[in-house]
Amino acid sequence: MPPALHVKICGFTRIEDVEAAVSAGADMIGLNFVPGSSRRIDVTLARALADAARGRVEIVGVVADLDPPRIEELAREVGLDRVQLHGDELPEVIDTLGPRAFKALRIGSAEDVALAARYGGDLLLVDARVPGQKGGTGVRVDPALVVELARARRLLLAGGLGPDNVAEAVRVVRPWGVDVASGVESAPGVKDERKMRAFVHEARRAALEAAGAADGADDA
Ligand SMILES: O=C(O)c1ccccc1N[C@@H]1O[C@H](COP(=O)(O)O)[C@@H](O)[C@H]1O
Repeated sequence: MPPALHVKICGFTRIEDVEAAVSAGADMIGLNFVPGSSRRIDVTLARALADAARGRVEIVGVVADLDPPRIEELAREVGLDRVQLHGDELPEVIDTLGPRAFKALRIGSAEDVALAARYGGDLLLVDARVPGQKGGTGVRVDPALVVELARARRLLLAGGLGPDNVAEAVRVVRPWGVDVASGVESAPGVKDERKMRAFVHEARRAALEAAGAADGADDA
């Protein structure tokens, strides 16, 4: 049976943090290749981190505005299972790359949500829109904007989540999965094992409770 909720933890720079994320129960780890990000790593380190995680969790490469051939090359070099397009990529890029790619939409308004219909792919990630920044901001998405979208698509909810607020976000939005970068760190790119464990625990607990509540309502 698939897990009640998929958990992605993003922005690793250290092998020990990857090990801790796997043992905390994450389903996906994100490796960041976005210029300017404090979590950006080079291909050599990415390969070492991916090698440590392969077969135990899915390995996601986070990129922004790279050409599809370069994304495919990066995926091969590192051994990525999926790529997260976190820039201003057009819908055609997903079509070119196929089901391993998914778009990260920055959401600040209903107009941003409407763009989702243009993007195919197996998954869709929503993050907060923060002017001048691509992601990893620690800013939350307004749940009311994405509740409907979570009914229609496999939605990976990101943006400002952490151990203290992920349960409420899961209860309200009921996403396919949740994603966190800054909310489980002690410093940019340095993960905190206790925060990762608490995040996974709180997220899954809320998803199980929400599923139980929905079953109860069906039985009534
Ligand atoms: O984490 C980053 O530094 C980053 C930089 C550029 C694009 C995406 C980035 N990370 C993604 O941002 C979201 C939310 O992060 P946070 O939890 O609010 O810190 C998440 O999807 C990361 O994959």
